[in-house]
Amino acid sequence: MLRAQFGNGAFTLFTPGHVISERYRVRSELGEGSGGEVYEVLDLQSGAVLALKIQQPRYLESTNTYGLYGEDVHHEFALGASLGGISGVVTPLDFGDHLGRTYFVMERVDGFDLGEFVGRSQPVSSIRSAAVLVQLCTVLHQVHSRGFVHRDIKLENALISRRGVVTLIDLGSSVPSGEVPEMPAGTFGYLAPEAASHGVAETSLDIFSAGCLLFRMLTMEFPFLNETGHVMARRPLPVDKLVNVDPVVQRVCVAMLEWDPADRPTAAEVRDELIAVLPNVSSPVPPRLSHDPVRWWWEQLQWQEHAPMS
Ligand SMILES: Nc1ncnc2c1ncn2[C@@H]1O[C@H](COP(=O)(O)OP(=O)(O)OP(=O)(O)O)[C@@H](O)[C@H]1O
Repeated sequence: MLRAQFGNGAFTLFTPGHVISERYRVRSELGEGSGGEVYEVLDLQSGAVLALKIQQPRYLESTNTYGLYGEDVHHEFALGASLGGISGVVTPLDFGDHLGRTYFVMERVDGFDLGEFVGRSQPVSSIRSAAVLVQLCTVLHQVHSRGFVHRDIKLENALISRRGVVTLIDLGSSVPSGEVPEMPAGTFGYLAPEAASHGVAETSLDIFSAGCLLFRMLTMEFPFLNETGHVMARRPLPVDKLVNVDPVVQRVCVAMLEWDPADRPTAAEVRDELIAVLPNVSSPVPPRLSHDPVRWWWEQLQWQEHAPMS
């Protein structure tokens, strides 16, 4: 298999200039995860700059696992296409095979993932965290309303543009809600306790994971992660870490992290509670925010762009 090396030292499939399927010219690597490598590409037909996610080679790969990973990429493309039209979910555009690897092409989101965003802000203020969660839960509400559970909500699976607009990516683990998935999914630190029993996938799984994401933004820590990386047993939420957090944001975060899935709010409820925390964009930014980078962001962010929930 073709292997090449980028300037950052990581081994990746392609270097800039490589042309995929005689159509997509690689410009740079955007990121990689367990499922695939993502490149910024130039579409030689349309001239558009897009993102291309391609199945990653793996150690100890067999014909069987090779086929399965290819199916994952196809599943992500198909699901993304069926969720098309949801603002805040990345739109897949094309699907194909190159050098025996399955890939799909999608819109390229300008910005960086929330992991990087949190790394820069350390930790994120209540208002900025609420602004991110309002958008994420607006998208999640629509994904849930269409009958799907994302199953891998985490900082790295949400991109934020320089204007503060949040986009949800990596639909590869999503399954219809109410079904028992064939494969477990999720990321340690964000997994709901009931995920360990591999039962029916419910939308409340995503709420718990989004609660972990919010807790991480606010505190830089995972709420329940133990030393081995597993959520092993019920234990109290370390609420003392949230003392400096806005009381509404704190209450919502605690509710999202309820151990019993039935006690967690829906995505629409989270969104509606947190939107009250945000300054009214039609009024001037309060002077106390003048040195907060959120002001710069806020002035450019049009909340009106986000359709109200039904
Ligand atoms: N449409 C896009 N536009 C810009 N960057 C993207 C896009 N899609 C993915 N990326 C970048 O590539 C990284 C990896 O993408 P993604 O999470 O889809 O891969 P993955 O292999 O499925 O990851 P995981 O380990 O979560 O399974 C993202 O964190 C993001 O930085």
